[in-house]
Amino acid sequence: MYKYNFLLIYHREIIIIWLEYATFLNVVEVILNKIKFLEDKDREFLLNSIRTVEDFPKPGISFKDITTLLNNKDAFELLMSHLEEKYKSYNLDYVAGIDARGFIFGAALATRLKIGFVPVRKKGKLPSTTVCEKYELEYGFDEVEIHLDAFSTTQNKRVLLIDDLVVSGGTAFAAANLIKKLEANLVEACFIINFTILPGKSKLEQLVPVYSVLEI
Ligand SMILES: O=P(O)(O)OC[C@H]1O[C@H](OP(=O)(O)OP(=O)(O)O)[C@H](O)[C@@H]1O
Ligand SMILES: Nc1ncnc2[nH]cnc12
Repeated sequence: MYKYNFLLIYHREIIIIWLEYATFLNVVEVILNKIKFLEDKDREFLLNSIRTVEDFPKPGISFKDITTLLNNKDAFELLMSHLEEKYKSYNLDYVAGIDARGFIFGAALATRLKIGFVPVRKKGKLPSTTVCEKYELEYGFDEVEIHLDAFSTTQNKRVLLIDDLVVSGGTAFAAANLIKKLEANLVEACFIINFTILPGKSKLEQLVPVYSVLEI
């Protein structure tokens, strides 16, 4: 009986400490969930941080300019924390980013996940032996290539492909084919923006699971 006397004396303090601890745990849980699953207002915030420039680079093109997201530190941090939370359990070996805007998000994510980054470059930029794939753009044609030894010598390395946006899906389709040619395990393709007006995402889904943060 004597040894439980402190419970009687300090019961108010104990209840207060317990309530504060429960509130703290609740706050931590809310923060973690917020990072993992973007709320509508976060998506809205990210969408609003991207500038639209009409008729660039050609008349009729509604250009989504992600530089305004990048120079907004809160938007960039929100996006990268979300991607880190999502992909940290995927057990990835590499993030492969598509030239040029995919390099920004891909390299930032790779360092957060503490894994390697592989550039999928436009033709003629990589110095060592490459494999190459041609594709059609929303406005023209291009070719991408990747170093033959990009994913080290062992097969089945777990790779995430990333780019800023998927429109026709041509660029990402070519990049995905390159990664598969190198016998790596392409786990998912990730885009910051999916243009829902074109079937690029669903075309790509025939090849690999696709995740897009924002739908336009
Ligand atoms: O789904 P798609 O129709 O293939 O289009 C999407 C691609 O187009 C853009 O790159 P772009 O070729 O304009 O090159 P850049 O990043 O060097 O500007 C964008 O960054 C994607 O890579
Ligand atoms: N509409 C668009 N905005 C930004 N980048 C693009 N690449 C291809 N189409 C694009």
